[in-house]
Amino acid sequence: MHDTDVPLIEARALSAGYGSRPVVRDLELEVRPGEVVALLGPNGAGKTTTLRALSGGLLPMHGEAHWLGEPSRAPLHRRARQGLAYVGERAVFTRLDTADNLRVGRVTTEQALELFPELAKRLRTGAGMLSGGEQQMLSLARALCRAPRMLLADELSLGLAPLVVDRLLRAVREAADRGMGALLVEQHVRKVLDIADRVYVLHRGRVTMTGTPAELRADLDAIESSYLAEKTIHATD
Ligand SMILES: Nc1ncnc2c1ncn2[C@@H]1O[C@H](COP(=O)(O)OP(=O)(O)OP(=O)(O)O)[C@@H](O)[C@H]1O
Repeated sequence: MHDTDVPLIEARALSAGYGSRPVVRDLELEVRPGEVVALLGPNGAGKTTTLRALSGGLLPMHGEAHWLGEPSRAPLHRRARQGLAYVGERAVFTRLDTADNLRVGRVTTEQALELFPELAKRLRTGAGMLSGGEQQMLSLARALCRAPRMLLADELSLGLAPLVVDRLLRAVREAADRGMGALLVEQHVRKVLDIADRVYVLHRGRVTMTGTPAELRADLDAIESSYLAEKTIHATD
């Protein structure tokens, strides 16, 4: 069992943004060990800004971002040493091959291939030559094989084929079942609802809905039509 009493990450009345302009306001959000939490919302709602503020990449303007139960202003690299992993879109070194990307990430090829055997044929391929899905498997292998306490992932599956999306999300779910917490910004709404424990919907910088996937499914059409772009709806069908 995991110690689920203490959230790994929390936003408490958190406002954050750029210059003097807050982009997200009064956020109340938390992720506990073993939980997969989805952060949904339309383009420009402030999802990436939320991840940055929770990772130490952006300091709060008001309120607090907690890490491991304490208010923290520590930068991402320090939190990374304490078990925070942040995966953005295509977070690979394109000039290095797959094996060297793993080595730089201090992950053995054995660990990575256990997670994603698909990469076996690609170890000596330059990461810039991998498909989008393979690049994201590599990014996720680098993050998950170091057994982080908490994963923040921004659009892990942007533009990828449905089967690859399933594959990536399943790997996150399995890591959470072993105790990791995960906060996922995802465009594949229906797919992420299949693996998430809880969901927050962000609209114009504020949380407008929160609940379990079962609770939100009844409102899914409303969420999609009022918050999400048409292309998102059809991409997940
Ligand atoms: N570095 C920055 N400097 C100034 N404004 C920014 C910066 N990054 C983002 N913004 C602004 O903050 C707002 C929210 O952006 P953010 O990327 O957090 O939204 P998002 O929900 O992740 O959107 P998307 O789904 O399109 O990635 C947008 O209006 C954007 O223009």
